Amino acid sequence: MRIALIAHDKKKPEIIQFAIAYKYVLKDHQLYATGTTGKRITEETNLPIHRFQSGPLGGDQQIGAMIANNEMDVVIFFRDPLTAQPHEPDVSALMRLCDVHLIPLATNIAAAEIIIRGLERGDFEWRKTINKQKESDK
Ligand SMILES: O=C(CO)COP(=O)(O)O
Repeated sequence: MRIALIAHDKKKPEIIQFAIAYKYVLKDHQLYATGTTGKRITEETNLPIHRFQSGPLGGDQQIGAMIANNEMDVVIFFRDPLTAQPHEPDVSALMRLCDVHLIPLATNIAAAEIIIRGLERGDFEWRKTINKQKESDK
């Protein structure tokens, strides 16, 4: 599965803890992240991560483009609901695209744990069927 990892600044310690705790699951997947989140997670875990721009510079939109192209299977996005973000429209657009394309989206650690355990059990195999279907429709 292709997984996007994103966290706003105040949530970065949480996503790092999450990545350390679930490294044993994440290592078997293709990982993508916005700039600073990806850098911090790689530094702490050594997981290989494809890094996009930092969020405020367009990283959320780059991940959104992957979703629109059916190139992303899961989004884990630890949002900070208590701090205004200069790129709030990009954040909303990314979450909207997850809903448009039925991409599982966790916006906090409680939901992310459910998703990651589902990944571990193979609950997301339905994504592979959809991906195959979409490829053959092209
Ligand atoms: O702002 C972000 C998501 O909206 C995250 O960007 P960084 O990972 O570059 O901090």
